Amino acid sequence: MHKLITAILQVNNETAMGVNIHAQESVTKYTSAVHIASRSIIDRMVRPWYMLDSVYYSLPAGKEFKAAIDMLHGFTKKVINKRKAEQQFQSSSQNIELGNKEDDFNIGEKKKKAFLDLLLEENAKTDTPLTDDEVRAQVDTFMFEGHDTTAVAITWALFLLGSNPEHQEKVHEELEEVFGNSDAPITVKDLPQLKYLDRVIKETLRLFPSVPVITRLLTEDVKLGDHTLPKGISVALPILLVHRNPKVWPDPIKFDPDRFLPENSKLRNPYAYVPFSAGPRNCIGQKFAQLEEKIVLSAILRKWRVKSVKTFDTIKYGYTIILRPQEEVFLHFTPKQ
Ligand code: HEM
Repeated sequence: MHKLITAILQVNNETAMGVNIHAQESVTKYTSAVHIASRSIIDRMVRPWYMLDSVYYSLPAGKEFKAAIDMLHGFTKKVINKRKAEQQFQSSSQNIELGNKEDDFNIGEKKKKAFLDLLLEENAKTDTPLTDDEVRAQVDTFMFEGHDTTAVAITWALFLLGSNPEHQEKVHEELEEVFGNSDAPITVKDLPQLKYLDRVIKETLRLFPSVPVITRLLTEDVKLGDHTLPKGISVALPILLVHRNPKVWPDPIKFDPDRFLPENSKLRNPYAYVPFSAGPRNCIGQKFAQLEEKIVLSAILRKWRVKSVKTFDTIKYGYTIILRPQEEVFLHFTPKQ
C-alpha cells in the first residue's frame, strides 16, 4: 500500500502540479505526515479536552500534529517553488512548444498545462491575487485529496478482486479481449473498453468509499422527516452507511460489480451512491481519479493474478478521514505467463 501511495502521489505531482518529485525520502515523509495529520484531526474531534488551542498545542498530541502540518506545508511550498522555477526556465527556452506531440492517444506525451500552472498564471494576471499562503492552501487541498483517496481505492479494489476470484477472472477475460498478447502501454482509446473494470472500480467505492463521512455546516433549518435540524449545527453524512443501506442495495456487503450495469442502475436514486459527494462541493478530481485507477489496475492485472490473504469479514479497517485498512493488506501475486 505504501508503494501505491507513493506512486499515486508522484503521478499527481506530475499531472496536477507539473513537477517530478523523485526524492523518495521527502515523499515518504509527506505521506506519513498526511497519516499523522488525518489521525490527529479525528482524535481531536472526539476528545473535548483537546478543543482549546492553548491546551492542545502544549500536549504531545498537539505538538505532533503541528510538526506534521509544518512538514506538509513545507513540502507544498517546495512543489510550488520548483514549478515556478521550471516555468521560468520553460518560458525562456520555449520548451513547452518543443515538447508538444499532437497525438491524442498517447497519455503523457502531449504537454498540457498543469493545474498549478493555471493557478499561478491566473494569479499573476489578477488585480486581487491570492497570497502565497492561499495558493499553498489550494495546492495542499489538491495534493491531500488527490493521492491517498485514489491509492486506498486501488488497494481495496485489489483486495476485493483477490477475495472474489470469479469476478477477477472476468477482469482478466476483458483485459485479454482488449490487449491480447500486447504489452504496449494502455492508451486513451483502450480505457472506455474496460467496462467490467469500470464496474469493479464503482463497486469497490460503494463498499469502501475512500471518504466515508462528509460534514456540512447548516446555513438554514433543514426538515428531515419529523425532525428539524437547526441552522448553525454541523451534520455528518455517512457515505459508507448510505452505500450499505439494505433497502437500496440488496445483500449490501456482497461484492457484485454488475449492480452498476445500466439496466440495474437506472431506477436507483442518484444520491444512493455518492463516493465523490454531490452538489457544488463535490469532488473536482473524480474523472481523473477513475482514469488513474483504471490505468494502474489494468497495468497490474495485465501481468498478475492476485489472491487476498484476508477476507471481507476478517480485514480490519477504520476511519481517519480516509477509510483505510488498519493492517497490512497481504496479497499473493502470481505472474500470468
Ligand atoms: C477515488 C478517489 C477519490 C475520492 C473517493 C474522492 C472523494 C471526494 C469527496 C467525497 C469529496 C467531497 C468532500 C466534501 O464534500 O466535504 C472530495 C472533494 C475534493 N476532491 Fe476528491 N476524491 C478522490 C480523488 C481526488 C483527486 C484525484 C483529486 C485531485 C486531483 C481530488 C480533489 C478534490 C478536491 C480539490 C476536493 C474539494 C472540492 C471542494 O471543496 O470544492 N479528489 N473528494
